[in-house]
Amino acid sequence: TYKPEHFPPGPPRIPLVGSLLCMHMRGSGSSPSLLHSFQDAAHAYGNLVGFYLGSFPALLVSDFQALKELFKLEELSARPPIRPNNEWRPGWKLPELDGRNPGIILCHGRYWREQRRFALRHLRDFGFGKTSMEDLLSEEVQKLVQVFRLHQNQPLNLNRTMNVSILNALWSIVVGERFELDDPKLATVIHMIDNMLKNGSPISAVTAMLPHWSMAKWPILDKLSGFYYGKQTFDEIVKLLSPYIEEHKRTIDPDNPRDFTDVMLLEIQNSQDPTSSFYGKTGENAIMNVIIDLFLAGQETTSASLVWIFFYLTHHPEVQAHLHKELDEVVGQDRLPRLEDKEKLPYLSAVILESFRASSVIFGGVPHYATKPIKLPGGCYQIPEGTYVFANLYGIMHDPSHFSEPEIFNPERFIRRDHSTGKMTFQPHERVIPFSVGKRSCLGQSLAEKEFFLFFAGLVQNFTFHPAKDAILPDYSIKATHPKGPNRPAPQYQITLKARF
Ligand code: HEM
Repeated sequence: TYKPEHFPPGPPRIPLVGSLLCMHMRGSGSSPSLLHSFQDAAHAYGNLVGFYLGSFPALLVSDFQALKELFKLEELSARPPIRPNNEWRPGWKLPELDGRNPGIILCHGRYWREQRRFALRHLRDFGFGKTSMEDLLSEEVQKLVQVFRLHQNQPLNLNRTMNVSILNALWSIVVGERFELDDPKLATVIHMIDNMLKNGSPISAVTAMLPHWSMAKWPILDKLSGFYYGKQTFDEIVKLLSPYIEEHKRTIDPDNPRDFTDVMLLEIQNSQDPTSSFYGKTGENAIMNVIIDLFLAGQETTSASLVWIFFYLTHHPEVQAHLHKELDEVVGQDRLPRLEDKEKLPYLSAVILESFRASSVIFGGVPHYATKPIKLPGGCYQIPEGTYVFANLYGIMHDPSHFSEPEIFNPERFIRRDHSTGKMTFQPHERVIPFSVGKRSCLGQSLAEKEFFLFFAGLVQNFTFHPAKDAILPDYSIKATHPKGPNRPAPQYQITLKARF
């Protein structure tokens, strides 16, 4: 029950178990979920909540300014040690990793900085060699429009279709291959990623409760902690990806990189600095881990966000009508929307931002980790070295003092109208932070926003979305979702769509 001096207020700490149980019991949802527990704890204890994740101190930050201040600190840019789950990863024993996780999402220190900078640059450049990423993505949108046309007026589970299409887009950017949308290999990869996110959360509450992390590998405990499932899925992913990387090595043309794998292989070939994470064996090993991270971080997040936006549209036919009018005026019906159209589509931009805000898909961010004791903003509280820090992104984006009626989906909150000319402008809001803030904010943000725009604008230009006949649309408030993992998927719903032309 001991808590360090000046630790922020929060739920009681039970030895070994920590505070999560108390938070779940207080949580307002009918089944335990971290989303509800976080909102309830913020409501009960304030913007800085100190709690215990098993035996580890943890902090929940629900204040935007405090989060901005904290996440720009070097000493809060690390990730928690995730032993033994780092053992899923190929090359986890490399001495320079010192027990940390290779890749990007869960790594820190120099290795992380180098790999992050590289991936950020190449995903932001938005093209490899002669192919623009916009063209790659638009081709995928075109295919999806064709598939949807075949399914008109039939009940459709958007979740599956969207998953497949977004994975295909990411796969072609990273590995340079396209699948037909009904290729069973695509379904297998999606199943693996889904399995990984559901069963193999690398930060396992059960592991955090064990007296020693290595016990999470013991028979029976390995299933409870998720170690078993995570390891199994990782092995399968590595087996699937290895031939692609080998094939790239055999066929690479240094003057014409085809995809992310090629640019990374070239960086590894050209690396002369033995201390670099791109050098030799370390580089060879990094490529597999980085590619896996791009899939884990970029697939489910983007497709779940798209499933949410169509869910909101199905609830709000008046928003669809407004979007159709704007798209018909600016883009017409003879071509798909392009990125350059975006600034002439203020209403569509507002709908996208409102959907990111309302859905808050990564509701608690990805935990950061304090490498030193840190005095918290306001000066009253302090967290010890080794504290896990969670950003309450849902809470910040639903703060009623900045977003009136935050539970209601209302794109008008980001629109300003000039009453004399009737002209509409899009007014973004600094507190809409689905990609988090600071040194570790989402490195795929630029790609995700462009991809999201192209998919959403292309589909909504072509179709109207309705609840499936006789189906009752679930509510979209926080009460309707009880996410089991770190992502907040939309409630299950079935729609029908009709082509507009
Ligand atoms: C709508 C889609 C997406 C959302 C809402 C989202 C959100 C986030 C959030 C909240 C974080 C944690 C930031 C933090 O620790 O403070 C994150 C990290 C990350 N995201 Fe995204 N993301 C999306 C799409 C993507 C895509 C498409 C990619 C790449 C293909 C990507 C790659 C990453 C990576 C590699 C990290 C870890 C960054 C680091 O640890 O330095 N994300 N994302």
